[in-house]
Amino acid sequence: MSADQHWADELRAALLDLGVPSAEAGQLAQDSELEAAGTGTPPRQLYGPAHAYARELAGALRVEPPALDPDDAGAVLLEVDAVTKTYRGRTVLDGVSFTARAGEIVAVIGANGSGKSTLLQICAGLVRPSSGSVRRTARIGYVPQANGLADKLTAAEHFDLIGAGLGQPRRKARAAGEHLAGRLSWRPTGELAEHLSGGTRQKLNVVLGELGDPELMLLDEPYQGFDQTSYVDLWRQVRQWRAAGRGIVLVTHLLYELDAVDRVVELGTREDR
Ligand SMILES: Nc1ncnc2c1ncn2[C@@H]1O[C@H](COP(=O)(O)OP(=O)(O)OP(=O)(O)O)[C@@H](O)[C@H]1O
Repeated sequence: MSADQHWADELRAALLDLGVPSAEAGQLAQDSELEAAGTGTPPRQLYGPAHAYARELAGALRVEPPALDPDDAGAVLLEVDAVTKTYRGRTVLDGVSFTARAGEIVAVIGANGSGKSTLLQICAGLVRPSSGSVRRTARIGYVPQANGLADKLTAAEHFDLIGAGLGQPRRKARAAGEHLAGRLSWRPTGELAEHLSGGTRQKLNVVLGELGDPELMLLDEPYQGFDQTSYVDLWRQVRQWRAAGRGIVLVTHLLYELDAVDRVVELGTREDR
């Protein structure tokens, strides 16, 4: 196989990883190879590494999903009703109610210490509310703000572990994990989690949250440590989840993101209250 053909194959594979449909990926790879041949310049020299060029193409191709029709509300995946949480006599959450439906992004905002993480843990069933109730779909993916990883395991071993918990064969869990990582422009290597950068650890957390094909994603400030490109990738991913009918509840500090969400839950309490 010639070097140019090899580059075109790499481009096609990278486009597939990024979620470009097969026929389109094949056509793009072929067109790029022909275009480069037309200029007499090897494609690697003309376009750069196939993986990087694939990201550029995929970004340019991406069609925004249509806005949600308010009359076409999806099924309720999460119903939080009058939830309170008290720690040692101190009220952290005071009667929080909201719903998250299929095809909807809900942002949870509030000052530091207002109880955003606590609320998300309650939504995930990890913390019990002091009063009130939570009803949720069984298929959830929870992405914690930090930690949640085993430092001495590689990304692939995390896929095995979470996959085993979901009843997935090892090969399937690894393939799914690698595919989902590719959507965040990350190619897992054999490094231990403790040696990954903060942003890459967060990507691993997001991938693990998505591994069981959840109906509802709960994300606690999922982009901490992300660079600009990773941040854009994640939001693209969130919009795709919504377009695919998933519900998303996302804790955020970044108010300019609120234009991109369907519902906002603002928590009022402050650390100094
Ligand atoms: N397990 C716990 N025991 C006692 N207090 C707790 C516990 N978990 C959280 N808190 C307290 O509850 C309050 C809310 O914490 P939480 O982490 O939910 O806030 P947050 O809005 O997510 O904060 P940040 O924006 O800083 O991430 C804080 O004052 C915190 O100290």
